[in-house]
Amino acid sequence: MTGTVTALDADTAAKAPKALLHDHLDGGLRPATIIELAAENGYDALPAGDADALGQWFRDSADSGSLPRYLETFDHTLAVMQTREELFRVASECAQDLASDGVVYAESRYAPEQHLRAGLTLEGVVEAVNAGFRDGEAKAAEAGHPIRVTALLTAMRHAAKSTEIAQLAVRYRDEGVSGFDIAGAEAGHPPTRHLDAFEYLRRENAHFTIHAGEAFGLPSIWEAIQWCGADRLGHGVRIVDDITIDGAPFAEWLEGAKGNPAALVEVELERVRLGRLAAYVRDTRIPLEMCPSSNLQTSAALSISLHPITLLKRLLFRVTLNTDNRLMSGTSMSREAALLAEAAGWDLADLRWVTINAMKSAFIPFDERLALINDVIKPGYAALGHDGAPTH
Ligand SMILES: O=c1[nH]cnc2c1ncn2[C@@H]1O[C@H](CO)[C@@H](O)[C@H]1O
Ligand SMILES: [Zn+2]
Repeated sequence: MTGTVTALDADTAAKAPKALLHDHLDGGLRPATIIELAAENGYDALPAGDADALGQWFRDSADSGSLPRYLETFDHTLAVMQTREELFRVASECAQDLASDGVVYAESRYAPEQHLRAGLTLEGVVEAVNAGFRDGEAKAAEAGHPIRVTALLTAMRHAAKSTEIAQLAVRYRDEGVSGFDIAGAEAGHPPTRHLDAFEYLRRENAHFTIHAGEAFGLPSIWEAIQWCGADRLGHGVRIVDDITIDGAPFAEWLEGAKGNPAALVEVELERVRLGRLAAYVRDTRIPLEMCPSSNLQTSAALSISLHPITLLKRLLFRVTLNTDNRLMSGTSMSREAALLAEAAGWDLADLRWVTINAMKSAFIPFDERLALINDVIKPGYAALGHDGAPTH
């Protein structure tokens, strides 16, 4: 490694420009907004009546250890995201909250099919959210924190609407929608069930990511890449199931190293071997949308210090850092970065690297990605004292 090592404290992490590829719109509401919107629309099933207690309830309930139980908490956010006004406000606040945390580019995802209960059409949902993002961008720029936000349209993997949602994503591709995704409970819902949608998108030269390798392992990642043709992997953390250290499967090796929080920072890379799928993912630079705090809550990882992201970063997979659900994890981009700095030795150069990785992997056109890298991200890190020398 060469280049300057600059510490990554919470303040530096907040000031540094960041790019976010994996953030759920319905997982990032302000607790106070949920309470206000629920009071207005008559939703009376909220588990707490004041903002602090409600925020705590989301974090505690999402700490369930299982993805299906984690996902149950979304009932309460979806309940207040059903009208044009509600979606507009939530999207606008999302853009503003990300911007004030120093995010300069974000792809925010949500499933339009989950927002039809008050009579909106799929198109009406997309247009309300887009209008909200434009409003949030304008307010963020006024506040001195410019941000660009695009939408990813998600189809729920247990449902049968994926082709319709893929068509919707193509229809709005020049109006604020940059791609498509599938989400929801992973076990029992392989991505190949949605092959029609993915084939349609490929024929349309459209972009998509797939939640894979979070609650289910290698078969899910393999299908997402080799059958469905995903451009990126949502999470993909279980790719370590195809990695051995000293000949032992990663998880087994980690068991043995549990006592040592620096195990992944210290392990010599010559002792690490990639299987065929892991090598394919690294060789072809498939971006991994990694979300450390979320993975702890669903038991996809043991701790921040032993989260596979640090090993995958050292192995130069195309790692990106993300929030997943800011409300359920009580987190932000700068918090995720600061946690990794504290627990796994990340520095400013690491944050710069994952930020540029994310920007290279974004679904907006190449020239627009390049402009953000050269005009916003690199100067932002230079201003924080990073000399721009490659560290990897
Ligand atoms: O980490 C995750 N894994 C899989 N599905 C998720 C995750 N986070 C949120 N959602 C699901 O995506 C929907 C659309 O945003 C959410 O309603 C939730 O059900
Ligand atoms: Zn997700």
